[in-house]
Amino acid sequence: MLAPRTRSLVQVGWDAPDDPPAPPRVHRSKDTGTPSTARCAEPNRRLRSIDVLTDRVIQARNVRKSYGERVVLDVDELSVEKGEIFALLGPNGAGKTTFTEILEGLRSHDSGELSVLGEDPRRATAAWRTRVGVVLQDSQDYAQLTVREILEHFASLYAGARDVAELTHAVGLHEQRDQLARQLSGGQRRRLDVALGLVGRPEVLFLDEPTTGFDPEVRRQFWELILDLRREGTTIVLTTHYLDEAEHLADRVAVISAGRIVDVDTPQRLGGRHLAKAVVGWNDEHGAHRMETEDPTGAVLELAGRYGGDVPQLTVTRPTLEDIYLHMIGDNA
Ligand SMILES: Nc1ncnc2c1ncn2[C@@H]1O[C@H](COP(=O)(O)OP(=O)(O)OP(=O)(O)O)[C@@H](O)[C@H]1O
Repeated sequence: MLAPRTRSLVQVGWDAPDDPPAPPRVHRSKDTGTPSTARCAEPNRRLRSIDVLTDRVIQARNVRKSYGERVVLDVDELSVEKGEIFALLGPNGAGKTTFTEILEGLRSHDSGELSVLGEDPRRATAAWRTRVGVVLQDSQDYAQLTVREILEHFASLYAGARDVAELTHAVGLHEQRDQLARQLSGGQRRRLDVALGLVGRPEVLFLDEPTTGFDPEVRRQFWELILDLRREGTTIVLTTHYLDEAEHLADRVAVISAGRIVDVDTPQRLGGRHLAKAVVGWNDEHGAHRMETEDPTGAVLELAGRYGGDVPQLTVTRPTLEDIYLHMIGDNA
């Protein structure tokens, strides 16, 4: 089996932790005295002091990070509520990874106030780490182990870990459970990464571009899994370059550009999207027509009257999240 301090631990959150998570308690059946596979969730529960104090899972104020003279992150104010799916969008080099790795305790900020599950990630304890799940951008190398062996190993490090069979079903890897990890396809390895992020039943889960390499069907399946996790109360911070993913999953979206948060809102309201005019388009013998309007219904009724019924090749569109996003990041795109 894997040694508990391998590089792979980064996958579930931590690079060479001082104290790996406590091993699970083994219950003995009253009837037979044999160990049962049920895991005790209670030790994790005991650690949740912040839950009773606040529903804010993440709070950041004036969080700054510089490399040399260059400020790469400068977040004035940001909070994420318990059970929220919060998406971070931004162009390459905007500071998304820097920010999420600060939240995960993998990098430290230079100044400002930051609390994740009630603790400053710079001073994260082993107990805090068991409450946080991390899926990094790059897949890890799992050597000569099968999917099930890897998951069982990491499950054994957590009190209250998820059942491995349930997990392989949930991420669509059940058929591959006895396959060596190195024989998985790119998309399947990514699903294994996600399973490893979930195995410890984290209260907050960080997903960095989780669906890269997924085919459309698996992506949809993965979205359902994420929505199920939210229903269970898991808080999810999702970094993605897929605007449709953010639109489908996120309760709120933050756009980050050149290290600063440009806007935070629901996907429907981001950047004043809900106030943007609709575009009514149609084609007739004179060519293509386009009309911007705040009242598309009225415009369509008026056109229907003008054409005496069907408006030829009628379309009504509003700006997509992508339109708004590209407009917001402007020259930083
Ligand atoms: N260790 C480092 N030393 C110096 N500069 C760094 C370091 N890590 C990140 N940066 C710089 O900080 C800025 C933000 O990088 P970051 O990786 O957070 O961006 P990102 O939004 O995650 O980009 P991508 O979408 O490409 O993953 C970039 O300009 C990058 O060059």
